Amino acid sequence: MATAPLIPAYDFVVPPATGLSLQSISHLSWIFIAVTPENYAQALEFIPQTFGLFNFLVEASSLPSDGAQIKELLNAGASKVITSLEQLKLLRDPKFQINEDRLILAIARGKNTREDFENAIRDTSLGVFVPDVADVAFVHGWLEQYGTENRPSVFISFESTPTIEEAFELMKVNASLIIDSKDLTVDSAKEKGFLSVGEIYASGLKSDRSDGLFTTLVVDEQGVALGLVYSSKESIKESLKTGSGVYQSRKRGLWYKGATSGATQELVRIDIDCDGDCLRFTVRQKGKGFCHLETRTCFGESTGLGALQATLTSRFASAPEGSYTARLFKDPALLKAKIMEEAEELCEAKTKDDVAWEAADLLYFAFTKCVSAGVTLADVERNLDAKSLKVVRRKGDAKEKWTNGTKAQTAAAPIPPPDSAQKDTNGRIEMKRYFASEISSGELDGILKRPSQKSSDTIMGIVNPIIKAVKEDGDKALLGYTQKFDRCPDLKSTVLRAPYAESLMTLTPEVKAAIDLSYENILKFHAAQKEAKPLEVETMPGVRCSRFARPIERVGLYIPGGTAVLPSTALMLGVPALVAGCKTIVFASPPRPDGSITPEIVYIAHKVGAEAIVLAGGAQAVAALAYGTESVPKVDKILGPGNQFVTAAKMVVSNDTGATVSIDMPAGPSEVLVIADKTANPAFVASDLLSQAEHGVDSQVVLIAVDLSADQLQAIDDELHAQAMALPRVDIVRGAIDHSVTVVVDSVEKAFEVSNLYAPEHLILQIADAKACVEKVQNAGSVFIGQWTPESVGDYSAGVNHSLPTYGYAKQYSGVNLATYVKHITSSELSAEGLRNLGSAVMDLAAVEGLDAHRMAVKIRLDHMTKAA
Ligand SMILES: NC(=O)c1ccc[n+]([C@@H]2O[C@H](COP(=O)([O-])OP(=O)(O)OC[C@H]3O[C@@H](n4cnc5c(N)ncnc54)[C@H](O)[C@@H]3O)[C@@H](O)[C@H]2O)c1
Ligand SMILES: N[C@H](CO)Cc1c[nH]c[nH+]1
Ligand SMILES: [Zn+2]
Repeated sequence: MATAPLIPAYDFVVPPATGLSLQSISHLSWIFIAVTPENYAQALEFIPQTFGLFNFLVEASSLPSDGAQIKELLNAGASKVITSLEQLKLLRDPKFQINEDRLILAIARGKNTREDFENAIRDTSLGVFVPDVADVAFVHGWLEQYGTENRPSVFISFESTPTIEEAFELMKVNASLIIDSKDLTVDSAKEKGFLSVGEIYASGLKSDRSDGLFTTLVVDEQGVALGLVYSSKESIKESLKTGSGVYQSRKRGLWYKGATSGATQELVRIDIDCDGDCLRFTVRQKGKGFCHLETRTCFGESTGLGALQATLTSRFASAPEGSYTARLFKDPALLKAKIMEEAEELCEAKTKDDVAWEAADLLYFAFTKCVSAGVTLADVERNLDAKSLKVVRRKGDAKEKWTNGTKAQTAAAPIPPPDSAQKDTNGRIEMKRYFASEISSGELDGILKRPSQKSSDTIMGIVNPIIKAVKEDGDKALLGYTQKFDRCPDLKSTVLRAPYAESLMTLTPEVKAAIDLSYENILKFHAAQKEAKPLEVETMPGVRCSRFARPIERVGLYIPGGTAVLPSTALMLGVPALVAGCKTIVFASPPRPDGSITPEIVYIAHKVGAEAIVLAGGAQAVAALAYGTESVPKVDKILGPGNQFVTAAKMVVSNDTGATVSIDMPAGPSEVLVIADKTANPAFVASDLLSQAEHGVDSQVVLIAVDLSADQLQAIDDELHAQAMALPRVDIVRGAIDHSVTVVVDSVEKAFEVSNLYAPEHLILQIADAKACVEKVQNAGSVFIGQWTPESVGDYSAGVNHSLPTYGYAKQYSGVNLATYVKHITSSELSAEGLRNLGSAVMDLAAVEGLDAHRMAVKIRLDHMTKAA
């Protein structure tokens, strides 16, 4: 796989505010990411999420040397991984089955000798990575022995921005230059401190033509040649800048393809050939086609699978009523039957002609399915590419139902649980399915495990220094972290104080009305939780005990704002604080990149009387609320959900006696468990599952299917996929569904047993007589009863609170409610008679404990009474 002359280094944890966008980087084919033990988990999410956009060059030399994490990175889709010499030695063990050309050796001069490196590289396809430009000469010297033909590929990383001249000089060693994406623009080479991508890219190419142009092959996403053109430094720059096909006409200069004909091209990526003298532009061709003769390619109309996809896509948009294809699109059962039928016929075909015939039929129906699900040929190919990068292959055995000699099962027959190692990843969004009757309770525990979180060591390693810095440096540290993590470099202030300007809470009438209505319902439900009067009990004559509530005076309410801004959480936390009578209410929420806070949150802060909004998120916001800063008021209790950093920080500060602050509960990634029986509407079930899956890739959803047939299970799966594909957050949903499961059980009793074991944050009952079944609920944050109660009503407007315990903590925690904002104080009041009745018991127990002052406090009074009598 040829690499590019220029590879942008990209910070996937805190994307840089300046320089190349992710989209522009994708045009260059390659991206460099540095993975460390701290960001490893995020890298494992980032790579699959953006797979297909890039080839990943992953620097992993600081990961543990046992090789396990490097293998996971390769499995996730990393094209090449940079390792230390120690890691490399281990990874060469055949048990890892890793191709040498996917590994690159990091040169660390001073740590290993030149002989070590030479021995490691000798006669292999290993590349070398030079992390320090100062070492280029050293490496160049010993690489010379390989001659130019067999020399390993060299990757040079720049700590600081090189000048264009320096970069050109290094190109002479034919290296790929790795340059921080924030130092690159597609625009001007003159801009101070910034380098132009086109300049550098083109200087890494050689032209074999006398006019200095580069021969350029233009292809579609399937690699079908559309035509041949020429590129220059200038046209490459323009193409990257505009994200479209721009070439160099030998007669007319710069040629913006389609500028006059309308047949424009969206640039997908630019690749370079093996010896660096020819380019390949992959584009999405618009309009009639590439050729001036109005055909799709300069070699005529395209054929094969690309043409089939084009035809099916246009039929899907407007198939003639009554046509066979239209019927197929409308009737999933017919399409499924045809796919099964053609697969069987292909298996039975004997002659070459028959095999070709049946395979073509199967592909036709398979693509009909793809097109109806919005899946393109490029998606399928991307999937194949991802699978080809896996180091660990599937065992390859077929499922039992296909190996016992029987024909395809009928729809009504039970479906065996899919083996997770064989899960279908062909673009379909589908939960894994298990049958409770076929697994042990130990296996069930494993299946219902929440997606793994980052190890607490990793999180604490990030969170503790943040807390310490905010505790010690106050606003300065708070501001610094917000600028860094929330990408608002120009933020000047840490707090927004009441009264809030009208201009900061301008809302549409609809949104304002929705907030007002939800506010009223939440207020009503939480006000009803108020204790009417103190509890008073006379435990024995003359001994009166009472308990009364007082609001916690100062509360800090955290409103998440990472993957989605959640004004509804501001309502859920703010309204009960108001009802409870907390004197000081402080909101905290990550600001938007321009430093502002979502107007809905400001409006809610105004409605509940919050005196300030801290413009910060994550551990730094929690620390500021716990200890206070020059501008942030210290609070007595911190409430609110958040990601792992927020939750960990809440735990840390609540354990610090120096902070004297308490917290509500561990409320992490949203989750839902739906119990559905034959009466449930598959579309409703799927919609409820998706409503929580869209929160984040770390969310999990569980379906407990009570005695559903294969058809009913299929109907839910089909709905889930179809509804998911139409969601804007489909990528997040895909991540969440990847670790979500259906468990099929025989009875409602078993369903509740599983649900109580899981202790879900939200429990939805879509079963006959749902209300009567509520008594079976032992562990859950909040229950949603019957088919007309989607979970989202609780998230926003019904009146119940949505800040709830996750991760199984519903076994011991309640969700936020009025009691979360109050503390109870008890009092005792004894009459003389009361003390006479109680005194001897107190004195006897004090004597047992050897605490004489306790005993005397009673005795002195009783003696006094005796004397006075
Ligand atoms: N259980 C509930 O009741 C409930 C209710 C609402 C939301 N939620 C959950 O709350 C969570 C909200 O998470 P979110 O991430 O969207 O928002 P968030 O506000 O909790 O986190 C964003 C903050 O995380 C910090 N951060 C991000 N990456 C970091 C890094 N690498 N190092 C240090 N700090 C970093 C930043 O400071 C950023 O401001 C979701 O999981 C959602 O499901 C739960
Ligand atoms: N379902 C989340 C609680 O787990 C809360 C929420 C806010 N907005 C939408 N949903
Ligand atoms: Zn929600």
